Amino acid sequence: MDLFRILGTGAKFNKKRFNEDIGLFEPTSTQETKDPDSQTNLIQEIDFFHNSKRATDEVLGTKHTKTEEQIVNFSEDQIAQSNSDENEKEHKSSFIRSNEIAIHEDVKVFRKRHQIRVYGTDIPDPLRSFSELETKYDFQSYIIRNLESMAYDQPTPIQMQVVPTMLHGRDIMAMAPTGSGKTLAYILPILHDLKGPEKVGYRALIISPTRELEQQIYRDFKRMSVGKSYKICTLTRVTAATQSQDPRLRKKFDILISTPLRLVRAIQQENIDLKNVRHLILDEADKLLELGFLEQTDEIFAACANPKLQKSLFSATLPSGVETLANSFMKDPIRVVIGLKNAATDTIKQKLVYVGQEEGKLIAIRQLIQQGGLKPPVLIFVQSIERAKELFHELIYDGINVDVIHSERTKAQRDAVVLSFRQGKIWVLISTELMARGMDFKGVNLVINYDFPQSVQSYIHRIGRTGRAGKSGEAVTFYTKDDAPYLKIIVNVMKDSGCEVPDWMLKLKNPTKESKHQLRKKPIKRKTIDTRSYYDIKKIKRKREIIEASKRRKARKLSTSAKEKSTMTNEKS
Ligand SMILES: Nc1ncnc2c1ncn2[C@@H]1O[C@H](COP(=O)(O)OP(=O)(O)OP(=O)(O)O)[C@@H](O)[C@H]1O
Repeated sequence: MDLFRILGTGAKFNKKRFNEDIGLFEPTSTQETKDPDSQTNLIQEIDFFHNSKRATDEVLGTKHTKTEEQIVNFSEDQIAQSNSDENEKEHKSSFIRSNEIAIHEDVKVFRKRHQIRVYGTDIPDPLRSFSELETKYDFQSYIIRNLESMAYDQPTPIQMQVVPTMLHGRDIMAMAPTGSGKTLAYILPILHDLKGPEKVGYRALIISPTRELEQQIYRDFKRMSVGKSYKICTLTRVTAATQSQDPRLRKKFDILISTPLRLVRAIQQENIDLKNVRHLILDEADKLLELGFLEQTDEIFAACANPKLQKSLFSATLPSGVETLANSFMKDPIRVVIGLKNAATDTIKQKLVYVGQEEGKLIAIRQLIQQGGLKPPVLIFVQSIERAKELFHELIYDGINVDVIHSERTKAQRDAVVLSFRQGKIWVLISTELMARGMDFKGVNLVINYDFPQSVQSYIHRIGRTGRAGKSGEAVTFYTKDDAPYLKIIVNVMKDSGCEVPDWMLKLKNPTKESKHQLRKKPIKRKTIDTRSYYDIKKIKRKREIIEASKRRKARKLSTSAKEKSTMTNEKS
């Protein structure tokens, strides 16, 4: 599959026209239909899945998501009351009809109560409780035991709709807020479908944009598969060498979790066989379908050659361009949206703090410390590795129990930092975008956007490290004069998730598409994070320059004398 070609097609998508329609559609689609004609037209027009007839039926309630067991529970006695065959037939079908309608209404009410919106054809009914996994889907007892041991009483809304959809073998695009249990939503149907270990090679493949998230997903799979000896691995744990040495070894694994780059390398070196993969999951799908990753994702798709491949996309954010792209390589997908699209979780108290100039940020953090507002664990996001290091050096001198994580640290260091933060040994963790997506740290109280995020998606994912699994949390975003033109991006998210926003902020202008694009490509240039005086910094800089110049002089001298020596030797000979 050539995702670049598809992306090119996506670029022609008439967003201007569609955006307006999508805007109209999104907020009203959870409501019951008032004007069937206009809604039919609208649905046909936006037709994400090119099947407007059936999608329309679904929303209008004229077609039912039926399964056999739903429609047969009428009483035979009631039907037998009819004397003639004709009457009986008529009676039976009208009873089935009314029963179907009642069930369908019930499903609609249930979805509405849990803010589940679905789009597509023949959508399976949602799961109402974990006990249905046993009674309706015949799940093996080890999975039920593991759910109990994790103390998961009820499925979350995304799990309610995704689990049955995947169990029915359907491709899926799932959007649900950060911390709402998307990982378990795909782990459950995969484990059930695989039935048990088999020595035929990988049958499920999960792609994650970062190594840290890959390790976390691995851990979640391990937890849910206790009692079954599945071979689950990440490419870090199973080296490419092990894979290539013995073809029999390749066959022993069932589930693979990997980052794109590592996997593509293994595919290119023919160390890995993905022909048996039945389940392909893109976790943080919008990231994996961005330009930086797209080429690799494309190559992975090409390597998963099983005709029965089921594709599933998960994220808290899926911009419409990405949806269009995804839609072109999925087969009759079902789209599930929980709550508002591209919104933040309502359990997070969001705040914007004006700090004037760059220097104001450190002052604000120190004030927070003094006022006892820095309740650990705290995550602080900055826009670059350089700035992560700088802030770390500042905060460590304040005597804070702080550490830093970014891609320049070694794998061992990164693993150690993540573990220490999980265990509460580190109170404040400074990070680049590396920790922004997917990481599930229990009980993060506060997220600080030290540097303004470069996109709305980045904002939603960063702050989503707090307020997870129904817990409350706080997110503070610092902004300077330079960030002000982009403020409305965040104001919109705050408003949509029910946070208080002052009137003047609501009246701000939205940044243009072009300026948002620029910001996404390149962060705002910022002054070094440093509290030393201008004079001190200049002195240090001068000293550094003198040392560098002296080094250069020495190097020059050495090379000249070496040259002279060699000329002399040549002359002698
Ligand atoms: N049914 C459930 N009941 C209670 N807790 C749950 C349930 N399902 C998942 N969780 C917990 O919710 C937390 C968040 O889950 P998860 O990491 O899957 O969120 P997510 O939706 O993938 O978030 P993100 O978008 O940030 O990746 C985890 O700690 C997980 O253990």
